[in-house]
Amino acid sequence: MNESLIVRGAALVDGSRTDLLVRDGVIVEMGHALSASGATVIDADGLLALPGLVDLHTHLREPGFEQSETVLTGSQAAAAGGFTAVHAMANTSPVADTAGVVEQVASLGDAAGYATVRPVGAVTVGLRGESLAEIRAMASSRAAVRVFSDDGKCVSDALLMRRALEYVKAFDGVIAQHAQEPRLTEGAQMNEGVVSGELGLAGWPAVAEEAIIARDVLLAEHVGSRVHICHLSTAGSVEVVRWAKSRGIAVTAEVTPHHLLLDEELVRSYDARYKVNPPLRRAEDVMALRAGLADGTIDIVATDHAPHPVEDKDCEWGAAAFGMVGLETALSVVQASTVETGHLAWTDVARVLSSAPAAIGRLGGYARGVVVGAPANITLYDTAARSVFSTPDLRGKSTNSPYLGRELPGRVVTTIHNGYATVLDGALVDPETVARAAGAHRG
Ligand SMILES: NC(=O)N[C@@H](CC(=O)O)C(=O)O
Ligand SMILES: [Zn+2]
Ligand SMILES: [Zn+2]
Repeated sequence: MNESLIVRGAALVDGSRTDLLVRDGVIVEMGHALSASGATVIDADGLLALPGLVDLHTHLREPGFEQSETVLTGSQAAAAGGFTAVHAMANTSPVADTAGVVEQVASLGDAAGYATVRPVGAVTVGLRGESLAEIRAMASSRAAVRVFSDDGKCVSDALLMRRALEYVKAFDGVIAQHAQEPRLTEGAQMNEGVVSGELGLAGWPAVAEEAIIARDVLLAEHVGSRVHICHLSTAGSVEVVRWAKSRGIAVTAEVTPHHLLLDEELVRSYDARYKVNPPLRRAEDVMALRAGLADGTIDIVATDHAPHPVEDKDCEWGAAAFGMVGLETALSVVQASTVETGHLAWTDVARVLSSAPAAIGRLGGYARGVVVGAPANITLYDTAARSVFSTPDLRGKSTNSPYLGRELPGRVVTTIHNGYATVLDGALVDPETVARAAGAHRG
C-alpha cells in the first residue's frame, strides 16, 4: 500500500500554516506547496488541524447493550466528533474483566476501523467490588490493557483499591477511579444543595466524591503507583487533586465537557437528559473545574459518552438512567466553555483532548501531535462555524444528548485516522471503505 494524502493549507495550533503529506499512515512531510503524484488532496483552508482526539472514557456498550450502542456505532460517533482513539469502559455484559472480553472489544474496533479502540479492563470481577479481576491477563493479552476501572461503580473497598494499585504498578498501568462513596449516595438523584432541597430530590453530596479522591491519592502515594480520577465534578475535588499534585503524588484527573458547561439549575426542568453520574453541580463548581483545567490541576477532558435507549431516558426523573452521549459534541462544548471564555488556548485543547489522555493511556505515537514522523491522526476543525445541534448530528445509536436544540460553536470537517479519512466534509465515510482502509493499514 502506498496511499498518500495531502492536507492543504491547515492552521496548526500554534497559528502557523502548513501543508501535510501523509503516506502509509504517517505524516512524512510538512511545509508549503507540497506535492506528491497520485495523492488525494484535502483542502483545509481556514481549518484548524488538531491532533486526532483521544477519549479516555467512552461507553461503547458492546457486548451486551447493543440496543444503546455498538463498537461500530460508537466509533462512528467518535470519528464524527474528531476522535481517532477511544478507551472503551468495562461496564458491558459480560463485564470486560477477562482477556477474552477485552480482546473481543479490541477486535471489533479494529474491524470497524473508525478509531483505535482500547478496552479498559475491570478492576474487580463483575464490577462487584469483591475480588480482583484478571488484571495481569488483560494487560498481557493482545488488547494490552493499561487502564483499569470499575466505572459506573466505585472501588469502595480500600484494601481492594490498594491491591489493584500494587498490581498495575508492575506494568505501568493505571487505576481510573469512579469516585463515589456508595453509602453517602444511596438513592441520590442530583447534587445535594439548595436546588435538591427545593425540588425534593435526594441529594448527592460533594463529600461523597471528595472523600474517595482524598483516600485514593493517599493510597497511590503509599503504594507508589498511578491513579486517575474519572469525571471530577466539584470545586473541592479540584482542591484535593491540587494538594496531591503539590505533594508529588502520581495522580491525573479528568473533567467531562458537560461538567464544564452545564449546572444543576437545568435539573429544574426535570428533563432526564440532564441526569448524569456524577450529577451536574453548582455554577461555582463549573467555574472551579474550568480554572483547574486551565492551571493544569485537571489533566484532560474525557467525554464519559454514556448512551441509553429512549425508554430509559424518556421517563420521570427518578426512574431514568444516569448518563449522556458526548462524543459528537465534546470539541464544541470545550470550545464554548474554555476557549471562548479565555481559559484555554488551542494548544491547550490539543493537550487536554489528545496528547495528555494518550499519555495516561500509554498510547505511544498518539502523544506526539501533528509532527513529521507521527501517525497521521488529524482532526480538521472549523472554529468559526456555529450551528444549532440537532438529532441528525448524532452518529451513535442513542439520542440522550443534553445539547439538542442548543447553539454550539465549531464543526468537525474531516477526521483522519492512521492516514485514511473516517469523516470527510462533515459526513462519515461509508463503513466498507473505512474497514478496507483499516485492513490495508494493518497490512
Ligand atoms: N456517567 C453516567 O452517568 N453513566 C455511566 C456510568 C459512569 O460513568 O459512571 C454509564 O455507564 O451509563
Ligand atoms: Zn463514572
Ligand atoms: Zn463513565
